[in-house]
Amino acid sequence: MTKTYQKGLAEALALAPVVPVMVIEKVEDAVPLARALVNGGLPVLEITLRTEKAMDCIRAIIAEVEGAIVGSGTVLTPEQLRDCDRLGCKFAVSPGSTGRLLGAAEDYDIALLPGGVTASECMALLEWGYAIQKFFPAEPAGGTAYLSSLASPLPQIRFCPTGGITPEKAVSYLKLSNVITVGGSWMAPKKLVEAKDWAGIEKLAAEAAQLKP
Ligand SMILES: O=C[C@H](O)COP(=O)(O)O
Ligand SMILES: CC(=O)C(=O)O
Repeated sequence: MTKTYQKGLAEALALAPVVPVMVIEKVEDAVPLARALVNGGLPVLEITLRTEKAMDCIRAIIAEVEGAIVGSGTVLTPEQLRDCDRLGCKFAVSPGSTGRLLGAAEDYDIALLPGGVTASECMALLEWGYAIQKFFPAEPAGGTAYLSSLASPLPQIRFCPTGGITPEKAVSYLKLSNVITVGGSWMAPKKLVEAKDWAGIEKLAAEAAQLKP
């Protein structure tokens, strides 16, 4: 069977200007946090695998949060990709890309969003079949000036920049022809999560959902 690369990913990422990138420590926080983000207007969620309980958090959100389009983040290995596919994630994000990860992705249906920064990395990903790529770490790597320069020779690639993006900077990224959406964690700050201030997070999410180029 021929593989369809990044099935449904463009449509999902186009649903909102921002994808919240989350590092969730406690499973009990996963569902209320995700609900606050979805209710605020950010339905596409990236839960990173940087915590011990990340998989449990993803499972709970998929089961309980209506309207959430759940993806995993910080997917570094073929085994993690397999587990996210089995769990029912709609997509999996990697900060970069390796031959092992891309090779493994050939066997799974889950839409992979791999990271590319240099022209060579981005071209290599295109050769593999990935026209939508993560741009990480966006701000330290060169920000909007760098990303807009890639659009001239590589207009067929669309990016989800992530890393150091604020609401103000997000607007500048969204203006670029090669940006489909931006990733960020500012709408779910650690302090508000620790305080279980879901209303506060919903408000920040609602502001983020209104961002326009
Ligand atoms: O490593 C990426 C972060 O999880 C998302 O970036 P940020 O916290 O700079 O918004
Ligand atoms: C940076 C990012 O998006 C990731 O860890 O997957």
